[in-house]
Amino acid sequence: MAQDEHRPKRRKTKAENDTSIVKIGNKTISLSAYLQPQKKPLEQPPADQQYTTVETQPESKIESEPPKKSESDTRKKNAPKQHISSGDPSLLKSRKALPIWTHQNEIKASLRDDNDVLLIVGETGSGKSTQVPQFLIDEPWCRKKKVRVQSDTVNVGGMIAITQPRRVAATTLASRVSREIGTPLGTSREGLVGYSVRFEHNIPKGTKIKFLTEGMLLQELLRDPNLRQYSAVIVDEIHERSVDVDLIAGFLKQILLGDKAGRGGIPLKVVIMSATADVEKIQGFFNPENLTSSVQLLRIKGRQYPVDIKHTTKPVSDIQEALLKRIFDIHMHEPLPGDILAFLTGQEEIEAAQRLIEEYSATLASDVPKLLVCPLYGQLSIQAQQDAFQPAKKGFTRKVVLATNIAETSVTVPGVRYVIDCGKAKVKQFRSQLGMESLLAKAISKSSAIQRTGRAGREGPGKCYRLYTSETYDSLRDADLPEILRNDVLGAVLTIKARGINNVLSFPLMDFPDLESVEKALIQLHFLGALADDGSITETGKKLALFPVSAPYGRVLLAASEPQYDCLLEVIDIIACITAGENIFYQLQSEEAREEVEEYRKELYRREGDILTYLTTMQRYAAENADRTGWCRKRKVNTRTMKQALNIRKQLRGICLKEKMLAEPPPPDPQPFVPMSPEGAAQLLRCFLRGFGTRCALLAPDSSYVTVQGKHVVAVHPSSALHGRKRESIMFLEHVFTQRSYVKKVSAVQADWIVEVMEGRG
Ligand SMILES: Nc1ncnc2c1ncn2[C@@H]1O[C@H](COP(=O)(O)OP(=O)(O)OP(=O)(O)O)[C@@H](O)[C@H]1O
Repeated sequence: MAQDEHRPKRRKTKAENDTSIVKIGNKTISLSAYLQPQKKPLEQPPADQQYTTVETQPESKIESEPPKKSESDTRKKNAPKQHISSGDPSLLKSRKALPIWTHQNEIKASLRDDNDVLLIVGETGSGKSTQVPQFLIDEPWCRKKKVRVQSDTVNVGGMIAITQPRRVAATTLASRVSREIGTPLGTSREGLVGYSVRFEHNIPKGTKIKFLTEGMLLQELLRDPNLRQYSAVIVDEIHERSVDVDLIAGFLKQILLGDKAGRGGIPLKVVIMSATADVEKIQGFFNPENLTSSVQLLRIKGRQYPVDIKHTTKPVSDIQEALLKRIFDIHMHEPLPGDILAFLTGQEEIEAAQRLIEEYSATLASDVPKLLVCPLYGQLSIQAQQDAFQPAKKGFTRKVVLATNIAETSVTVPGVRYVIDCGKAKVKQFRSQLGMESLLAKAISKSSAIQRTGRAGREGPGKCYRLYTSETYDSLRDADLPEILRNDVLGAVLTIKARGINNVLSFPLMDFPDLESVEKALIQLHFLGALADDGSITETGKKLALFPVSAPYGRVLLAASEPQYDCLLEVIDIIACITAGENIFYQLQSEEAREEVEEYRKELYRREGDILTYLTTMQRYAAENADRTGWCRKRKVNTRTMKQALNIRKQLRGICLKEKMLAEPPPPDPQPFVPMSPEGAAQLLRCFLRGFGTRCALLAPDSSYVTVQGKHVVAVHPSSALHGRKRESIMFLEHVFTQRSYVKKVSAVQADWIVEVMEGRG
């Protein structure tokens, strides 16, 4: 009984539902307005007194420079010819309704002749990401051509690359556009549309439009500095200003201003797109003489469907409570279909909200639709992320997607009519003096708020509930600080150096990071052996830049293939587990659950810490022949992460074979599990020090850990196998500041190993 009071498990009767105060977890919420059983629960709601409507449908009209025309003129003149015969007819109708549709001739004209750069600023949902590549693929300049480059005959062009800040956007857009164009992905080996994201590529034969993450295009740029396979590169969502997109802009500028000899004289067309771009900055950047007229600008107004934006009238003190109220208010009053997309700050907040929503929705009356909660954050595996994009399998169900800002730009979550924006996001900030990242929730920018709003109104009229006042919105800064000014620039400096640019300061960047961060990156790269004493890139550095993992992990892979360490397969297993997405171990909420699972997990834990624990888990998992899912369930190991880890393992093994770091293909699974000896474990940890020697801490007399570099006090994160244990010295793979300065993925090492590696004797 006592348990029932706090944690309602059974479905309540209608009479019980009459209560206006409910307890969800430790929250007490009044739902009096909508908890009464309703005769027609899904009728239109009464006007909500707490919110004010500030925006309705923006009309569809064009503002282009030059020259400006009236909407009707433009529509008539630009009305496209029926040239897409192969596209899916059922989707053609909705494509034609997009505001960008009537501008396709104008977009094409902007890139003909000597015009190579076009900037498109169009509202969210106007059709930029899905339509622009389709408009351009039939252009004469987009054909593949055979040309002479020095004494060789090479192919140049034929494809369009379109970059996305996040893999979820790249994969979902590729899937959508492939259906629109009539060659759906996954149905044939041939097709016009493909995608490439880290550790996952789907490029059918004949691909002409390739969606790819910014990181993937950078990798391609290192292999082919002239981007010969492309006729055009479309840089989408430039306003996000990730480090990678800033680098891409720099490389594209070099190609545009170069002599094109590497492309046999054929120009590369560049299209920059966003709903909220800093137009002057981009025009100024791509135009060396600051003659802004040479970068064509096209503004597209209007989105397909209207979105009502509603702010709270008073500041909200408890975001979680306000979020739950809003979700259940929508659920009880708004008709189906109409899914909800809520933006929260991070994984923890999403998991907490999911628990509360599921707990409470289980108590709803049977005539109220079911609620299906789908989390969506970066650490989830690709497969788990895709679930949020699938319609609910059962009927009479409303989907609630709880997302971080990974769903903020470019994506369309089918079915969503309502967006709830908490107004905050966790922002990564690198403190170069401390060599540490912080991840704290901060107020978003206006640009982010506009993007979040844009996720509604994509398939029908929508509503966006902002859990903050309009005054708060007015006080938000216009855009976020570019990532290059607040993040670790190690990868960026390595990429620039690997591209053969020795003087990093001469590389064209829209914003230049502070010199201290660059210096720190140079020192770190020197420690990794990526830079010689004179600062030039080494062979090791070139290899590190091409690995699909960060430079320290790449360095560990290279070291592991040296005879001195000889542990490459083990290192691949560990890196695969770490980069697969979510933590392989589920965090257990109750003491009871912990006790039950610890019994099974005992065989996985190693006293040396997390690295060896990852290895044991991967090896035991791969050795399991009968029922891997059941094996994971018992140990509360995340099956999806393990599956993804196996996929990454396969790819890393392939790369190492290609690079001749592995002499022969490893034996197939399942192999019998053989625990690593303590001597083998010591060698493995010393190998990791080659990448992470600068991330170590010593046990101080007062039992705290103090970092070797910088002398900062750090605590071992509760998720680590070494939490609460004392070791002489530790190596950590991550250092984050959340509530306090935490180190994660921790292993016990010996102090003299650290000295060895720092002195270059390791
Ligand atoms: N995966 C999808 N499923 C269903 N509809 C989609 C999908 N992707 C796009 N659409 C439809 O195409 C429209 C245009 O989307 P598109 O991504 O091209 O717009 P956009 O201008 O690039 O928007 P944003 O700036 O928000 O990325 C959407 O509003 C939606 O109606």
